[in-house]
Amino acid sequence: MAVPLRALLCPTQAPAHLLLRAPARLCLAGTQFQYLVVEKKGEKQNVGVIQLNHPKALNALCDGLMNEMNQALNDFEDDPHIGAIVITGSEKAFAAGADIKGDADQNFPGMLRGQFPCTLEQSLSGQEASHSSCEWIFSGQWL
Ligand SMILES: C[C@@H](CO)C(=O)SCCNC(=O)CCNC(=O)[C@H](O)C(C)(C)COP(=O)(O)OP(=O)(O)OC[C@H]1O[C@@H](n2cnc3c(N)ncnc32)[C@H](O)[C@@H]1OP(=O)(O)O
Repeated sequence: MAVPLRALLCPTQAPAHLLLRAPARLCLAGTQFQYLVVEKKGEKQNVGVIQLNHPKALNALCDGLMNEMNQALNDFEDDPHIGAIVITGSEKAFAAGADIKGDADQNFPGMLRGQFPCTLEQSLSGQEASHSSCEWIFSGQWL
């Protein structure tokens, strides 16, 4: 099922659980993230779990988080052992949407017009037509 990422980023359109497909590549180990907790889980360590970790702002999608998300997704996609990627939030929130405090070069109307800073979207858009071997699972609830 191909779902535009913009739909995932819009609280009014995004369902709680969505699947996207992406091709597999190689995983870089030992990356430290400020806004994410990234782990491999499962009996076969073949599930990549990305937990949003920006608690002070209810996991708002600031530039730093989005850049790290892009990196983590690319790392998992590059890992031939990863068969699924789960993106999840925290107990209180999946994400409070765009960072309306932190993104100095963004404003709310601009975001709504589709200018959301999204390297992740660029990453996904080139992959929708690719052969897929990896499931993307978004888990959580928008506020
Ligand atoms: C790109 C487009 C797609 O369509 C968008 O994403 S638009 C959506 C943008 N998001 C929002 O407008 C949500 C704004 N946040 C809220 O309305 C509320 O915070 C809430 C989600 C309803 C939760 O309310 P609650 O009372 O439970 O929590 P607080 O309001 O006290 O928030 C705690 C803490 O987080 C900061 N924060 C919340 N949301 C954001 C955000 N989107 N960006 C940056 N920071 C956010 C909030 O300011 C508080 O921080 P503090 O003042 O304590 O330093």
